Amino acid sequence: MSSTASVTLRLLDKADKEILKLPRTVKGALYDFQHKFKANPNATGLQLKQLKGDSRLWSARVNDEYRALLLRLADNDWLIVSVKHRKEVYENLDRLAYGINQITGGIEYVDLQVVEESVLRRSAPPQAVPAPVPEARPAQPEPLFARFSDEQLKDLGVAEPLVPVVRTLTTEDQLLGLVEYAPQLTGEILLSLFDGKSYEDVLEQVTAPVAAPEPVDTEDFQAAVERPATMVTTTDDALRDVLQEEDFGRWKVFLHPTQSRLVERDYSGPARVGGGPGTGKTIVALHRVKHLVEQLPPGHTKPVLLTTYNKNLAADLRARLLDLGGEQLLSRVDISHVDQLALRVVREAEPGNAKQTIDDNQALREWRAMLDELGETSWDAEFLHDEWTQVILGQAVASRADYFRARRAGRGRNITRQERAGIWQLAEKFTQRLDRLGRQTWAQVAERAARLEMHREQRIQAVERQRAENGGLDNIHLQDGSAAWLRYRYRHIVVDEAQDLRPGHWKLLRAMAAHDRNDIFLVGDTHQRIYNNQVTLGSLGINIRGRSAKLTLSYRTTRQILGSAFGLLSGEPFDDLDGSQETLAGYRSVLSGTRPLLRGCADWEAECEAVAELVSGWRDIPSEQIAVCVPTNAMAQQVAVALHHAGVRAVEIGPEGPRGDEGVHIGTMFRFKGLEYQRMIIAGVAEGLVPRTEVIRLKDTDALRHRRELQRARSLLFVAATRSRDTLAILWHGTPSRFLEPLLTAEAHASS
Ligand SMILES: Nc1ncnc2c1ncn2[C@@H]1O[C@H](COP(=O)(O)OP(=O)(O)OP(=O)(O)O)[C@@H](O)[C@H]1O
Repeated sequence: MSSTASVTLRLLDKADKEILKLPRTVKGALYDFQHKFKANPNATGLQLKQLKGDSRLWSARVNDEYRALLLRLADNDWLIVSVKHRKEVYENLDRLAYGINQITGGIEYVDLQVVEESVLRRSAPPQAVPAPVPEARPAQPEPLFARFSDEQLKDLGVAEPLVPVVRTLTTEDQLLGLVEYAPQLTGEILLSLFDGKSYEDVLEQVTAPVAAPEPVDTEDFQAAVERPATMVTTTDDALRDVLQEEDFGRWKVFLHPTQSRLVERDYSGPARVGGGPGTGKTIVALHRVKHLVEQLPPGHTKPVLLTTYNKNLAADLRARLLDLGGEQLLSRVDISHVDQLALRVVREAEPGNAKQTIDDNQALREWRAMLDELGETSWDAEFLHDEWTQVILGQAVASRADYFRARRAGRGRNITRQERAGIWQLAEKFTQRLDRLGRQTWAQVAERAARLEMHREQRIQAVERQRAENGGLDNIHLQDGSAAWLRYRYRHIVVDEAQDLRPGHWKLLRAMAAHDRNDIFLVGDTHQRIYNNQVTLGSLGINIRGRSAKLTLSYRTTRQILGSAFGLLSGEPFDDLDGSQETLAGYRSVLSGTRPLLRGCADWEAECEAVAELVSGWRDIPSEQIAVCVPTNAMAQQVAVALHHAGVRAVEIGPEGPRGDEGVHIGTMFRFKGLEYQRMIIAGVAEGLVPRTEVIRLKDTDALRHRRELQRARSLLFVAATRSRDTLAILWHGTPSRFLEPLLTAEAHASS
């Protein structure tokens, strides 16, 4: 082994957890160790030696007390699998099991002794057993996985050395003990089986997405380390992060095999990643941006666009991308929320446009004022605003005649030709009114920007055609000289929270990048759609057919919270952004906690007191890790007062994020999109509030709109319920929301 050849040193997933628990001085020593090791593994101070009887496992000295255990993958390629006290390294070597998983082809390592101790720690202490009655056999608890054969477990991908331990498990606690130290996939499989999934479902939903596409050679460690199924740090920087930062952000370093496949894939066109809340869609979007930037030729431009629904989310993306790749990565990426992007395009084309842009609530107020002035009562403001935004603006309907022909799919009640004429007239009046007031809506901006950008694209394409006809030469006579300098604005576009973008946004984005490989990558979850922007991407020129995938493992919420959130959706159908259906099949978590608390109160005042009491009992965590979510702004203020009386600091979340640094976050459900808390209370989950009375009333007047608005209210509650990491409490007064019915039934069932 030459000391000058470059040495690769990596860290295996889960070894980081062990390292985080080490005393600070040992972590420091490990940091020095990795430098020395990479400079020369054979330096005498490192005492590198092969463990007896084993060809690949080696130990090296970190400091007087601690040793690193390393797998030698190739001559100069080493993988840290564990860091242990020296006394624990050399005895009973059979317990150190490593190998290549025969299903995924990923490298796995387990210390069987650590796993067994963790399982035993969670066993109930022995009970004082009465003297056995002769002949009667003591009742043996049924092993948890008795209904599955060893072969089945291995076929699913359970790490082979762990199968005998799996056989001994009889309680959920023991299972959780094993999951803590088992390889990731083993934990996912066992918990899915334990939660009641069939062998076939686990095979399809958990195993198949991470199975190696080719036959696995279980001796070829170099091939194995390159597979996504081997979760390792890949760069020196990542290893340094793990060693230096207390809370190093595993998301930056250890991607799930399903995540890394999506990040690195070469797509022949637009691609979409779906998946339930907390499955790491945003994380995948961020890593995808980094991956795309790494493939770019050197330069100083920003050919990658990262965009999302609103300003807060865009600010959050910027902070996380900086964390992931530093200023160098940021310097190649334009991060902008999609409305800002649209406004930029409009302002660029119309520098004199000084209109004030208003949101949907302001627009609704304007509609109401206009209808009042006109004494018009045939239509309500919400209906007209939706019709104008979605049908007239959404389909770029330019004339009354076009509107007579326009498709109104998904818009609810049928309207006659005469009614269309009336609506058209009102829409025209409304547009003129906004013009007069010097205002425009965001939907108008998006449509205008889309049209401008599509026009720009046509000019670019015309130049490209001419260039092609001219044999690729540039010195051509162009009809429009300025167009020769036009380029597509971006080479790659990455979109987060895709479910909430409007048709105008999609047309705008489509026109901003050439139809090419890896042009558009979007992530989103239609179960979390909280604005009324349903689209079919194919009809907007974004063809994702055959390039659509799904993430299913939640990294955020516990199995218990996830189960309740599932209950809230109660089998309702959701779309996949492209005219077909999307399900949450396979959505799961390996985190465990307590069951969500469901509590009815006598009235709103009692509910506020209950909120204050719960929050007061949570002084063990920083208050910013706690949130209270309610249906209306007025309720948010009342909760703030109740918390204040209880001596708890609180801040309300406004459109720009939390107003202030310290305190429990309080806000309406809309504000919680994309956020994450340790503990969360959702209060006011009662009929009439969730869903609102106005929505319930629509049942008799407009059945389709009623259904759509119900879906939206349900999604809003679903988003709120899935923001919490460990603890969730749902409160109400009066009649509990209809959406809680499945949860209340399950609870009654569990306690009977
Ligand atoms: N591979 C990973 N390793 C560790 N943590 C991860 C990983 N992937 C995601 N996470 C964490 O899981 C949480 C949820 O991730 P993220 O916000 O990307 O999910 P999401 O699918 O976009 O959620 P939502 O749809 O609810 O907005 C974050 O705290 C993130 O850091």
